Amino acid sequence: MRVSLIQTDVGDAEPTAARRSRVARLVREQRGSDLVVLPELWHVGAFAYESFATGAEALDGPTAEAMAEAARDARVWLHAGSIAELTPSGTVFNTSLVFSPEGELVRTYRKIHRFGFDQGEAVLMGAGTEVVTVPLPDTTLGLATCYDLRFPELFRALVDAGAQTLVIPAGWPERRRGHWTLLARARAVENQSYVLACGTAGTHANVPQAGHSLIVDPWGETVAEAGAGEEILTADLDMTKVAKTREVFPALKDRVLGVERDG
Ligand SMILES: NC(=O)CCC(=O)C(=O)O
Repeated sequence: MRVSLIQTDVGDAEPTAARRSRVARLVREQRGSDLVVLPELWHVGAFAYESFATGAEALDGPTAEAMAEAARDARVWLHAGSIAELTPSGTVFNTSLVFSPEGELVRTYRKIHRFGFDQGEAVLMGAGTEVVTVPLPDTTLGLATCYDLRFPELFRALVDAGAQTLVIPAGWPERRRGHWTLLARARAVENQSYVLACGTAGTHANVPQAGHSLIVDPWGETVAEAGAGEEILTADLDMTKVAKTREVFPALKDRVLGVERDG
């Protein structure tokens, strides 16, 4: 299964409409990949808090529409990263979008753990409540977003729901890059799953982004890692590795806490 992570540059100088067209073109260029992944809030910037309300869009808004067309044109499964989703009630969510190769929006995931403590996303956005997996022909995706990476219990819930490939779009800052790479590999090892961690490049709202998107295999080995700038990370993954890893080293079966057993 060929995957391509588009580590998008998100800078203040580029208007959203221009970035949307540019990213749609990059997605179209990935024809031949099975799955393409974009980062978190790439249309507005994960740290550009004031743009959450002004840039929020409905699920049939211009960003979703452009991504549906790009997925259809490229004939790829597209995890279009997340957008600031404007709901009819006015609440804004940090919502990931997954499109089929026919351009259909097949699944959404509203970020459960909001970042910012007492500011930013934590106060400006609503929290998701649903653990979301997406069955693809070759694997089952488990969806998480950025700060979610710090909460291993979410990933265990995803694995219990059948996830084999954990997809984590992010807008992770450079100053905590060490946590990003460490946690991405940890989530792969402990859940014996592929991890596709797609971050942003560049600087927005005075926050330099980490880049260094990662593809990690179920043994925790880094298959590919991006540098700091805009980059497309492509790898051919052997999806049988998930079952093989879980069989030869059955640690997931040895869980004691939180597992219901007969008798
Ligand atoms: N957008 C985010 O969720 C940022 C998360 C982050 O900076 C961190 O966990 O550290």
